[in-house]
Amino acid sequence: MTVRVQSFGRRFGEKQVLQGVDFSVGQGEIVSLLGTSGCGKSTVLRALAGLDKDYEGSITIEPGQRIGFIFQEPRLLPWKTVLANTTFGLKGDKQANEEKARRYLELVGLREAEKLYPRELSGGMAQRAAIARALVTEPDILLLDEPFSALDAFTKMQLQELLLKIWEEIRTTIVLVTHDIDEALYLSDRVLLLQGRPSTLARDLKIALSRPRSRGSASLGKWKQDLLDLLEGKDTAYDYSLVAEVGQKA
Ligand SMILES: Nc1ncnc2c1ncn2[C@@H]1O[C@H](COP(=O)(O)OP(=O)(O)OP(=O)(O)O)[C@@H](O)[C@H]1O
Repeated sequence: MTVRVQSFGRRFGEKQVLQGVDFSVGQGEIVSLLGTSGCGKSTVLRALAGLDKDYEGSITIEPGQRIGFIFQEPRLLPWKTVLANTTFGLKGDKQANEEKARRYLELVGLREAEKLYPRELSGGMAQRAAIARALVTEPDILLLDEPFSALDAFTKMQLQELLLKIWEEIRTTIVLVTHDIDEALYLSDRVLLLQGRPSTLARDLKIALSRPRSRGSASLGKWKQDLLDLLEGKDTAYDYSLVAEVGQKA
């Protein structure tokens, strides 16, 4: 296991936001943390990134794993070009860094835009640049906090495809925070649903579907209904074995 989270909890003042959360993420897996606003998804991600240490329980990350973080907004430096934003923070030889940055700009479809400044980019392009900036550090684990939620529906789908393309190529481990059920189901190997007050892990759902997936597949629709039922407080005791079987053929 690359990441192991045990008995994880987090309290802010009097408010216990998360409690008793246990999960693991395997090497190269895509795992989504799904839940309604305020359930604590970002809190878990921040702790995984090492940005927050004041949690209960334990987080174990395999030694030597490099972590990359992608936020909801691109957070580019406005006075630097796309290329300079991508190499920003890299140490060592400038030319070698730029060559490396260009490889990742190519991967995210921004090779032609390297001389542009953030104000000259569309929202989707800016987020692509943020993805390149994270990838250039060659992370083993990529943490994404609602990375596509500020984008229009079409751009969002394009970037979801891009994320899968990147994953196919570099097989990095991905933990994605989202409140979008369709996004979680379409992208993930597993969907972890956080729910309750305090939030606990209400589901660890394995999405046994090969890729490329069909966004409209019947299996995804059934899982979506199950997750919606759970979010609405109806536990339907779903027959997962049946869905997995149907899923393989979808
Ligand atoms: N630094 C903080 N101080 C106090 N309360 C906090 C802090 N960080 C988070 N919280 C609270 O913890 C809860 C969970 O926050 P978090 O941002 O993790 O939720 P989320 O599921 O990511 O929500 P969203 O989808 O809206 O981003 C919220 O009630 C929030 O107000």
